[in-house]
Amino acid sequence: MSERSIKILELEKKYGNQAAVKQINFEVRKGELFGFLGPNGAGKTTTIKMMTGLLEPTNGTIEINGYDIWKNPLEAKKQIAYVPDQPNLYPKLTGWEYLEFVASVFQISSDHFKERAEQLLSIFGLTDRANELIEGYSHGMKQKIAICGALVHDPEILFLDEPTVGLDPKSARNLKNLLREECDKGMTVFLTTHILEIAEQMCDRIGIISDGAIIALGTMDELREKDGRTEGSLEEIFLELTGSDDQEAIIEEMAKENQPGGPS
Ligand SMILES: Nc1ncnc2c1ncn2[C@@H]1O[C@H](COP(=O)(O)OP(=O)(O)OP(=O)(O)O)[C@@H](O)[C@H]1O
Repeated sequence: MSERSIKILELEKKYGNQAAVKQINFEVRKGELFGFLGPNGAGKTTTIKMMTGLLEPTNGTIEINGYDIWKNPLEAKKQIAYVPDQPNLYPKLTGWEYLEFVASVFQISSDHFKERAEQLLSIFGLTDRANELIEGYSHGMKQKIAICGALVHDPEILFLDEPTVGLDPKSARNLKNLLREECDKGMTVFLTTHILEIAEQMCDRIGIISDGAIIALGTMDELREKDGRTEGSLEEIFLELTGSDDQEAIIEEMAKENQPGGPS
């Protein structure tokens, strides 16, 4: 079995009496692109925040490359980068200055920084905007510069919360290709998404959380097997496992809206 990057053991988070995450267990291997899915309020953000050291678990442990994120936070945090769904950036820095700032925190050599920063800015179409203040960036541009900042120091493990929200189709495709390449070179990626097609196309393994508990974990083939199928899309499996009749109704409504003559 290949090297382990992340190990989650009996992880639990309670808000007051309410358990948002209920004693979950799973592992992510080095170089794996792992997708974490679940309905609204299932516990995805709570889990990712505990994994990145931003939210203290009520119980359980999280090991990042063998370091406990709560007992050995400095070593563990050197291994990771995290892009939340609403990135917190420095509005008075330019995009380039922000990347320089990240590189200085992680003590990246200036030659390596320049090459990597230029490459990332070009992938996301930000080269011509790199000298403008971040406060003037659109939502999607902010998302993209945050992703560039996460990748500029080549983390061992990258956490992304809803990374494609706000990205145009070309940027989303470039991100998908880039993450696949980085994983093939050994980076581990843990991402949450509501876009099931993205998870299906990109991820090596998928974990589905519902009401705080992991209800499915595996490759697409393993998820189909669990659901008693030989074929079928992740959307079908997800809706069946999570019992999300509401989502089926939403999809039907959206399909109607996109038909000629449908509601505008
Ligand atoms: N600070 C908080 N205080 C109390 N309850 C919280 C808090 N943060 C989250 N919760 C609750 O914990 C549960 C899990 O929330 P979480 O944000 O982790 O879900 P999620 O899967 O990321 O949802 P979404 O897909 O809607 O972003 C929800 O019931 C939510 O209301």
